[in-house]
Amino acid sequence: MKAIEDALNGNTTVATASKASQPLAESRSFNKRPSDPALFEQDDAVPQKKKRQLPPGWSGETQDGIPMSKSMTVNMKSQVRTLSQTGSLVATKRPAGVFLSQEQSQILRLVEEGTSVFYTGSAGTGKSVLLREIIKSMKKKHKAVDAVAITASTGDIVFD
Ligand SMILES: Nc1ncnc2c1ncn2[C@@H]1O[C@H](COP(=O)(O)OP(=O)(O)OP(=O)(O)O)[C@@H](O)[C@H]1O
Repeated sequence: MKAIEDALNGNTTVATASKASQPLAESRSFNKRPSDPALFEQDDAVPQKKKRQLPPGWSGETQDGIPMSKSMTVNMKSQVRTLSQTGSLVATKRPAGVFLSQEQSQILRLVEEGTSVFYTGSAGTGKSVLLREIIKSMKKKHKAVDAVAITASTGDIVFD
């Protein structure tokens, strides 16, 4: 009963009360922020950021001491210049030319000579490819606009 009266009068000699007042100093450590260096002055346990270590030979520089990315750009540029100068390998958007089969070439020749030709075949035997070559050849020969007319009535060739 005396203990309760003491506690009510503000006398904090009660064991539980003194225990509660203690952790204030200790609990500060839990509220530390990394952005507040003053709080870390006495604290030796602050982890230091490790410097990044690259394996030997990975210095990011070439043997000439040029940064890797720079030297690659230089090499690429000189390579492009060399290739475009020699003309051996120049990037182009044009697809590679078609090599017609013997049969396709024969039909193309007949068309170029002015012969009316009816050619047919199973699916995937090269009719469309041949027709494109015929159109190309006719447009080369007859340069006037609309000199070559392509007509079709059925099948996928209508959309080709
Ligand atoms: N001379 C050729 N050289 C290389 N590829 C060819 C040649 N002729 C045809 N092909 C290829 O064969 C495939 C079929 O050709 P194509 O589409 O011309 O056939 P198709 O007879 O018109 O077929 P479909 O009747 O189904 O329309 C295509 O992938 C085409 O590129």
